[in-house]
Amino acid sequence: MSTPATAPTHGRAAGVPLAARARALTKAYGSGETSVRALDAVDVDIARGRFTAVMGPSGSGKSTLMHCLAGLDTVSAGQVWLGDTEITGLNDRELTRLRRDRIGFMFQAFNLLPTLTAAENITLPMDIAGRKPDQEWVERVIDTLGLRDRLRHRPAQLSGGQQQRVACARALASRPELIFADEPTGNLDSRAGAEVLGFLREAVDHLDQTVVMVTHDPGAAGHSDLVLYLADGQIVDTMPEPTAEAVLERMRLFSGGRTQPPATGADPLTKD
Ligand SMILES: Nc1ncnc2c1ncn2[C@@H]1O[C@H](COP(=O)(O)OP(=O)(O)OP(=O)(O)O)[C@@H](O)[C@H]1O
Repeated sequence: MSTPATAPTHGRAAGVPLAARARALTKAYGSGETSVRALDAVDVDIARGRFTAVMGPSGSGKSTLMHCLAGLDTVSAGQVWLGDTEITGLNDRELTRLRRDRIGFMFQAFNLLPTLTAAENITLPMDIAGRKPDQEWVERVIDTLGLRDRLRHRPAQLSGGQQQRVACARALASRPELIFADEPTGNLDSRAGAEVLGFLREAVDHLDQTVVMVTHDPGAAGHSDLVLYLADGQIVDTMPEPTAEAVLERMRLFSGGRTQPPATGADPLTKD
C-alpha cells in the first residue's frame, strides 16, 4: 500500500498521448484556520482514448480534481494542461471558450431543457456557440447510443436511462477532446446505469473518445480502464484493468471492512 508522501508518481503515464495532465495541482478553499486543502500537490496524467475512473471517500477531492482539470475551478498552485494547452493562467473568457470547444460534461442531473426535443438538446451547446455540428459524427453518436427513434421526444417523454443517453450524446456531439462525467449513473436504476456505462465504454472503444468519470460505485468503476484512488486530496493508488469485484475488495481493505455503499444503494456486484 502506498503512502500519500510517495503518491505523486501515481497516475502518471509514460510515453502515451495525454488528453490532460496536472503537476503539483493544489487547491485550497478558505483561508487561515478554516482553510481546507482539497487537493495537495497532485500529479496526474489522463491518457487519451482511455476510460479513467476517479474514486475515493467522500471529501477526498474527486469533484475538485475534476473541476480543476476541466477549467471549471481555479487552482491555488500547480499547473493543468488540456492536451498541449496550459489552462492554468487562462482568463475566464478563454476558459469558457476552451470548455465549450474542447470538453464535454455529463452530470448526475441531466440538465436537459424540458421544452426542447432530444435532438435539440443534443446540439444545444453547439447552437449556443454558433458552431455547425459535424452532422456525420452526430448521426454516428445518435446511432451508437440507440437514440434514433427518440429524437423528437421531449425529456418528460423519455425514461431516466434515455434522458441520460441524451445527456451522453450531448457531451459527445461536439467531439470533445475529453469528457468529464460526475456520477453519471447516480440517479439511475441499475439497468439504466449499466446501459449508460456501456455507452461511455463504447464512446471510448469505438468513437475514440476520452472519458474521466467520478464515481462511488465499484460496478461503474469496473467499466473503466484505470481507477485513480484519491484520499485526503492526494492520489494514493491506481488500479489498471479494474473489475467491480477488485474495486470492491480494495474499498473493503482501505475502509477496514466498512465498505462505502454505492450511490444508488444497489448491490455493487450486481450493478453491471
Ligand atoms: N466551495 C468549497 N468551499 C469550501 N470547501 C470546499 C468547497 N468545495 C469542496 N470543499 C472541500 O474540499 C474537500 C474536497 O471536496 P470534494 O467535493 O472535491 O470531495 P469529493 O471527493 O468529490 O466528495 P463527495 O464524494 O462527497 O462528492 C472537502 O473537504 C470539501 O468539504
